[in-house]
Amino acid sequence: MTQESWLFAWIGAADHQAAEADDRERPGPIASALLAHERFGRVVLLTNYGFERSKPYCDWLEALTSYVDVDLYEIELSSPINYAEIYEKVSAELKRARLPRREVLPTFHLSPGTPAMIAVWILLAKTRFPARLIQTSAQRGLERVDFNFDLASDFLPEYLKRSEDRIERLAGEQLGVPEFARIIHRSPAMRKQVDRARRIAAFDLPVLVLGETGTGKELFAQAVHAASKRANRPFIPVNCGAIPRELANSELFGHKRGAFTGADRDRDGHFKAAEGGTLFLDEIGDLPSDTQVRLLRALQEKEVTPVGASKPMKVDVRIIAATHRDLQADVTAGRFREDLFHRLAVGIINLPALRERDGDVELLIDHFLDQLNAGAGFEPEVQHKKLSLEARNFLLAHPWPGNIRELYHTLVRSVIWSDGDTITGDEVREALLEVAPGSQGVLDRPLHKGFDLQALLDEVSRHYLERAMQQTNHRKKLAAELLGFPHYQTLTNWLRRFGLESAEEKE
Ligand SMILES: Nc1ncnc2c1ncn2[C@@H]1O[C@H](COP(=O)(O)OP(=O)(O)OP(=O)(O)O)[C@@H](O)[C@H]1O
Repeated sequence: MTQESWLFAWIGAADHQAAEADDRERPGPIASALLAHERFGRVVLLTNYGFERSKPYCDWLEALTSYVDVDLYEIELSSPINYAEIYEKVSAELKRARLPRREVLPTFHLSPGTPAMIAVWILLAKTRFPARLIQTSAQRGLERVDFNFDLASDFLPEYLKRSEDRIERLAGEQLGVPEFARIIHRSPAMRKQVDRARRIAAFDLPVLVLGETGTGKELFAQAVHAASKRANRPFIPVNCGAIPRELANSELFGHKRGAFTGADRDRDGHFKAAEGGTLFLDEIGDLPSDTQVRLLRALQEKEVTPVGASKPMKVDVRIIAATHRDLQADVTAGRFREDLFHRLAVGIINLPALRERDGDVELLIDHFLDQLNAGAGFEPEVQHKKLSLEARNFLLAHPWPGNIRELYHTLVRSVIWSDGDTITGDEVREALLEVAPGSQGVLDRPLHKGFDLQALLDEVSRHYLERAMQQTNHRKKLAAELLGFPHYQTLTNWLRRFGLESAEEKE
């Protein structure tokens, strides 16, 4: 992506004098910058409102605006050396210009203006509004001002983190539920959901957690459980999407010996294992319809019947369900029972995607980096890694389709693969590209620690199984032919293995 460069500068006394002298050989700082670098997409000039303007100065300004597109912001300063006021007003203008943003590289011009104005540019460029700094002089023309002082990545996150930890701790202590402190957040959108979860935790009712993959649904479920009166009893997480459909009833409710081929002894299901505690049913939308009926019964009657048993047994289990799917759409399409949906959706927690959480990415980056540094033990090469400003900005600008999980794993890979103690922008970019879907063919994925051949083969199988089923409108005989299987029973086995069976299948 190409970045557009925007110039920001105060109009100072030197520009004023240069305008009055009208000497083309000796242009003022702003004109020098514009002459040396003509590709500024936008020029924003700040002028002190109280500044008295002479006629040549007004002419100069007019000539300048016809030469480049200039936005002139008149700023009311009680004094041109009032640091606090300059800081506040310039920050407001930069915000008004909607900075920082990915496609814009701001350039702050240090030469014009008072020392207070210059100091404020430097502070802002190194903290809230990352920017390039330049200066101009008659002798040396335009120069970039570069020095190794990375306030934003070296000091601020640490400071912010400390205060954030404190707030989290206080909030946790206040309500007696420190479990929620594990949910790192700062955005109002998340605060709302955490507040909801805290309230719901106190009531012994079912909860439905909605959110894209990797948004923290399980983390919320754990926190609700830990803050509930069931905290000392088991928390059993079950991924419904990973259970073969024909085994779903037995997995959840248990079975009796001889109930089906292969059932050579009695087996307790997850309900029994969660007795007195919480059963977390992840990907609830994947449960087959007959299991949905049994689950509804369990919620209504507080009893379950193991497969092959003649009598139901009482259970005392709180259900927290979760899904990344649009469950209401599944209800409308008849894939999910409406009565079960309403039973589960007593307390709904709706987790926003990471890209919708203002300020959270920054906080999570620091949290995970601290965690990784602390876990690095005494291996010097993996100790105390930090991010360069470029790397940090890249992470901040990424949309994170895989949410917190993707951010975490990108950081893990960056820490492992970075050479020095500062992770560069390129290293982060590479760490992200390694998993970006479709970015690499199956034959040229990098081989490294954590590479999983079986997972890659499964990915390929799943992909072609799904395509064949779609292409044949779920007609198994045709799909099996397309895939080169001798008959459709083979396809059935494959679909079962990958949990891809659906109600739409036809012979
Ligand atoms: N706000 C957060 N603060 C700290 N860690 C988080 C946060 N949200 C998620 N995580 C971590 O990110 C990872 C993914 O979270 P989790 O498994 O809860 O997501 P999920 O929504 O249940 O994912 P899926 O839909 O894929 O099952 C976990 O390691 C979790 O601890």
